[in-house]
Amino acid sequence: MILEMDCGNSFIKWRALDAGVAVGGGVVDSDAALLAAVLAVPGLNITHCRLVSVRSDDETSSLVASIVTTFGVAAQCAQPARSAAGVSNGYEEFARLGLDRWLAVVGAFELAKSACLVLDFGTAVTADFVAADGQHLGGFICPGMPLMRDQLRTHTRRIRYDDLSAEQALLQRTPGRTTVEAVERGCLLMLRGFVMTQLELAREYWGEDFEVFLTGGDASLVKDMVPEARLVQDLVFVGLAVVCPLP
Ligand SMILES: Nc1ncnc2c1ncn2[C@@H]1O[C@H](COP(=O)(O)OP(=O)(O)OP(=O)(O)O)[C@@H](O)[C@H]1O
Ligand SMILES: CC(C)(CO)[C@@H](O)C(=O)NCCC(=O)O
Ligand SMILES: [K+]
Repeated sequence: MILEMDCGNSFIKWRALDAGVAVGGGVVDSDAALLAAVLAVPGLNITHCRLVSVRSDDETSSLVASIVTTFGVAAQCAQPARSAAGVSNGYEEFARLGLDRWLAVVGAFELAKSACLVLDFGTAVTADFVAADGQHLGGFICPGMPLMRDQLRTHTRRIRYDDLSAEQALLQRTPGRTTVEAVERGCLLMLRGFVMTQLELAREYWGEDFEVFLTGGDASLVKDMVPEARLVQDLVFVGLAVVCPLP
């Protein structure tokens, strides 16, 4: 059984695979919750563990230590690389490219073998461009929905609302007639405007000859804009398997 983890800034996404079949998985918000969730997998028998983290080195080491103690296996961490599986990292300093972005790009190119635009809608929203020859051209980073709404709530006195009304406000896109509608729909339009701009840039580069990959918790908010896009929620895990193959 393989334990895989994607440690993002807000959540840890994890899954357990037995002979390639998912036997457990989920989203948790702390190391303790992760260990508890994994321990609850029926017939748990972890033989290998691999992970990617965009957290600090201290946080990542601490999680790796808990895994060794709890499950008695070493955890292999994805490392920065100048190139992997036919993809060349486009950053001036390759180690500065977020490892989740790197793995998503490697995963997308593995699946597409063509030019691709990779869009990730997590805590941050990221766009990455890979040419048909595997050259990563770089990308863009901006705040995701959680950060946009939290900034507005934090830096204004009169914007306050609960999660349930936020969810309901997003069911329509007409101009908001309440604060929650105005803010949620405004942030949604920022997100969708970002997607439109990335698509325009990709078309400038490649015409219609590219694939779009969507991933991350909020990908469903833009999916209708790119019906031909591939929604691959485990894209980072696809890349993780490529760069950390089993021994
Ligand atoms: N308390 C929760 N329990 C389970 N799932 C949650 C919880 N809160 C949010 N989620 C879901 O977890 C997923 C988080 O994925 P997301 O890609 O946004 O990760 P993140 O860690 O916030 O961001 P990133 O990896 O970009 O830093 C989303 O699908 C979200 O809806
Ligand atoms: C942009 C995030 C936060 C997205 O999860 C992550 O990829 C990251 O911390 N990146 C480092 C900065 C960079 O990619 O240039
Ligand atoms: K992510």
